[in-house]
Amino acid sequence: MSPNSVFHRHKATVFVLPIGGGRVYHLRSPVNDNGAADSELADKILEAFKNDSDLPLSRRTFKAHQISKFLSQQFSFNVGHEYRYINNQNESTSFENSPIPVKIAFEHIQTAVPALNLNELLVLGYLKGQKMNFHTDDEKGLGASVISWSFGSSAEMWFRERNPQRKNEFRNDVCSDSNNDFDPTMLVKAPYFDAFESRHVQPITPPKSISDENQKYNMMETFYEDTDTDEDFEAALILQEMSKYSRSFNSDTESMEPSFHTLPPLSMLIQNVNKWKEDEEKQRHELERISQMQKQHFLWIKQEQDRKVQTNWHQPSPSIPGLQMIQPYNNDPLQHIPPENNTGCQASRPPAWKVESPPPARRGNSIKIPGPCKTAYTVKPPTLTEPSNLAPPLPKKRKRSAKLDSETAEHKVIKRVCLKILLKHGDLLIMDGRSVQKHYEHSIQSIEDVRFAITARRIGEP
Ligand SMILES: O=C(O)CCC(=O)C(=O)O
Repeated sequence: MSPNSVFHRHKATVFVLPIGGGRVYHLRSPVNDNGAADSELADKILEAFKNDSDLPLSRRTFKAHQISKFLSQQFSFNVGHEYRYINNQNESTSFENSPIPVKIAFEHIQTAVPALNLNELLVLGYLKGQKMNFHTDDEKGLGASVISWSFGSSAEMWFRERNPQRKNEFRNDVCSDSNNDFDPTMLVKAPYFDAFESRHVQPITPPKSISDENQKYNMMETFYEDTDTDEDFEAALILQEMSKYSRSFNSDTESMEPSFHTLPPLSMLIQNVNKWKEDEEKQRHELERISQMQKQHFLWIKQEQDRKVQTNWHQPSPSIPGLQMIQPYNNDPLQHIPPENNTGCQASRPPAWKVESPPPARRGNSIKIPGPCKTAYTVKPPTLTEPSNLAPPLPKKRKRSAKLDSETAEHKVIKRVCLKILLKHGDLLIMDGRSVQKHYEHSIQSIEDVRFAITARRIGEP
């Protein structure tokens, strides 16, 4: 790295990850004598990002969510080689046509690590609190190193093991981690670094004294914000709903307009932040209201489920308004079952119900109730007290797998959480080694205000 590089005065910490030996380099932006960031170029790029209204930063649909059109929280656009993360949009700007701040940033990253032959940039924008969930950059043909340069708000970056169930499988798999073209050890040991630290990452473990279940769970929540628990799934659904209700800013009429797939580019949001916040606030209230209604609805299903299991089908007495029996069991439907097949479970078999007015057309409007004889029957809920044409239905909740339930919170925490890094304006992060992607996944969240990042990769043959 040339001493003229903007990174040459950065302090560096290298984290050696326990599995696979991959490394994460954190090159911190220099600070001046007053402790303030001394990052002239990063400041300029940040300003340019904030003010450039032509930046095509917008929320994209994930490849994996083509049907639901689930939008990513963060804003992005791609430059150079296509990248799977957003290549379903068939969008990638050429380097020649990329916005000036992006060109400048790329030039500097290239100069710092020319051997990497980077050919792809993902430019990202995050509003306060927005995050990229746990994922790996496991693009086919991805080079050994991924670089990310941060601008604006600080962000927390987390690394955790990819799959605890397959941990042992990976243990003996010592993958070749070295990138022949790039020796990051040289990079961080280079004399222009003010300081160099190296750490072997230890998994974060909860204190041994935790006995209280709730405390354990709180802890798990903190570490596992993105796991597939029901709560997280619900949060994801709410976000999905929000995407549907979000509006985009129409620059011709200067007003926010409802939109489903597109959201305003980040630059417009920044410039019209008050209007947007007001609008989001209204949407949030609306969503809360919808969510309350849906909770009532689920509660009803649950109550009905409990009631059915307890009710003797011989004396059905619908206590829920709106329900009536459609098949009164004047005759015991099981009476013709040969005695050897009649296990005696019929006493708890419920009758079928129907709703006075048809339920709204929504997914999940019926529920299978397992009876004591492992028979499942369908119970329909009543119509919602308020017609919910405002919100599309929530899909059925995903079930927590039995496997996960059987693990203790402690077990999970110890196994999966590994490393947390605070990235500040001007910092550079390098994930070096394919094993970083193979064994770990990472997540990032902007914690203060608007944050931009430029991530750079080599995709395809060098
Ligand atoms: O925002 C960042 O700094 C990192 C983004 C990231 O994780 C990625 O592009 O894979």
